Amino acid sequence: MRTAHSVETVRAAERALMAELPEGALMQRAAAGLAAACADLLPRVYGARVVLLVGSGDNGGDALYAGARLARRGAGVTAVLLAPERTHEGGLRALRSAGAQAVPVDGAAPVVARADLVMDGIVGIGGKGGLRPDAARLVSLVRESGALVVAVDLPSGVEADTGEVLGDAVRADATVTFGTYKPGLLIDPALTYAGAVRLVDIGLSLPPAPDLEALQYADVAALLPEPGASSDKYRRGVVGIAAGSATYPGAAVLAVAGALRGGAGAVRYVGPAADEVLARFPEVLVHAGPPSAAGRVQAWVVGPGIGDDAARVADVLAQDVPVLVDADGLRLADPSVLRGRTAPTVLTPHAGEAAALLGVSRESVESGRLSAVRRLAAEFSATVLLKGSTTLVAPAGGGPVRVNPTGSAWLATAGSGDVLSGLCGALLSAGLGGVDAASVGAYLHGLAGRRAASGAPASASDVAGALPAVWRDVRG
Ligand SMILES: NC(=O)C1=CN([C@@H]2O[C@H](COP(=O)(O)OP(=O)(O)OC[C@H]3O[C@@H](n4cnc5c(N)ncnc54)[C@H](OP(=O)(O)O)[C@@H]3O)[C@@H](O)[C@H]2O)[C@@H](O)CC1
Ligand SMILES: [K+]
Repeated sequence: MRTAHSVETVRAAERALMAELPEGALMQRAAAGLAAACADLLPRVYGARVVLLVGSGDNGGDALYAGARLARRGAGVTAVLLAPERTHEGGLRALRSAGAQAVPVDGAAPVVARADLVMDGIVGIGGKGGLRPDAARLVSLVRESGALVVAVDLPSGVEADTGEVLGDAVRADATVTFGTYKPGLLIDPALTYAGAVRLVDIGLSLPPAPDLEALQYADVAALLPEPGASSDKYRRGVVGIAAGSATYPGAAVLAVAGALRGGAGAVRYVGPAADEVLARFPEVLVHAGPPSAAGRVQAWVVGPGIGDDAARVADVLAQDVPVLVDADGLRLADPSVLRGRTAPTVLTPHAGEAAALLGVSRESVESGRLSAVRRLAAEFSATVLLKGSTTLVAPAGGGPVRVNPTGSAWLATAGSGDVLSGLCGALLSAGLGGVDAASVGAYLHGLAGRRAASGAPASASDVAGALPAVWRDVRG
């Protein structure tokens, strides 16, 4: 599991550790890791032209000490000081005694233009609001230069705790972060500014529950349901799909396609697209009448392509088994019924649907995805999967939010969400909890999207078709 902690948590851990260590020791650990990462990125350190962008805080201090280390290895290092009177004193002394020079911000243009590598030490976790004008001007100089950009702790201009980007921010090729990931390094839009992230261990002891976590291959493999020798179809889980309409039969077919690849023992379908479903998947059990009369089901998926059939949604929500609500179902579900359910509920909105549920603009959801997903989970007492290029999953009762690391732009294709809802529903029916079902589903779905596309457009059917291979890869 990859984990991220909030600024407040990092600060507390730093204070505790600093109390035990000699003055400056923590910054030396950070600077050593930073210098080593820069050295790895440069073809050679000796003779390389390195420019440090140095703000007035300790983030600038890290850059100065790391720059001093590179200067001692023969790099030509120049520090651009944003606030010469408030620059980290020890860092500046170390830089000068290593033979490097410092210039004020007015002198930045020619040195940045010739740089091989720019180290961004403008601000780290102490940054507040968008970058100030001087810093923003430096960022545009960096953008125009062809230099490699390494962000110190996080790219300046991104919000560490939320992943928001308020105005200009540094676009880094790599970010060297200290102690733990910061939430912004795992969430878009900030994530897209960070480049490849390298974590430097500085010895912090952090609380076991992070603010954010990302499943890795091995975590997913451990969570995948596996049939035992005594499993019959009921023990493996029966998933019910209440989806599709005369206008949108395809949504039903795609949700069923996802469900069949999700490890359930059987899939029941209820709705007007039974002929289309059976024509594609003869193994599905189809039922006329309301979902509640369909027989034993361990988890339901309701909503994809369901049109205005509020009665089908209400019937599903009244059943005391896990229910995943997607698409039209999110619009049709009665919020008080959602809140009153005792069995797990999973909601899977995209940003527009999330905005409608919260009564805010789509833009505010897009720019503050982490707070939006947490608010939805709290307001509807449900696990919420917020779709996007980094899909987020928030637990109903608060706690770490899971961020999906396998997203792919290829998944932004019609019907791909229907496949995801069926897949997550099947995982719920196989006994996974809401957060595990949603995050494992998103992980597999992302990998399947990449595999199906592998560089060319893929359809939602292709994504569903790639799921078995992805499942085998993860398990293998
Ligand atoms: N603590 C530790 O043990 C360790 C900490 N470490 C390092 O310290 C970093 C945190 O350092 P920090 O707390 O000094 O804050 P930092 O990120 O440098 O920024 C504050 C300065 O920036 C300024 N500023 C603020 N907003 C701004 C904006 N929008 N645009 C422009 N400027 C802005 C603000 O100015 P002011 O508001 O005071 O005028 C203030 O002077 C952390 O990320 C890690 O790199 C590592 O060495 C490991 C050990
Ligand atoms: K920075």
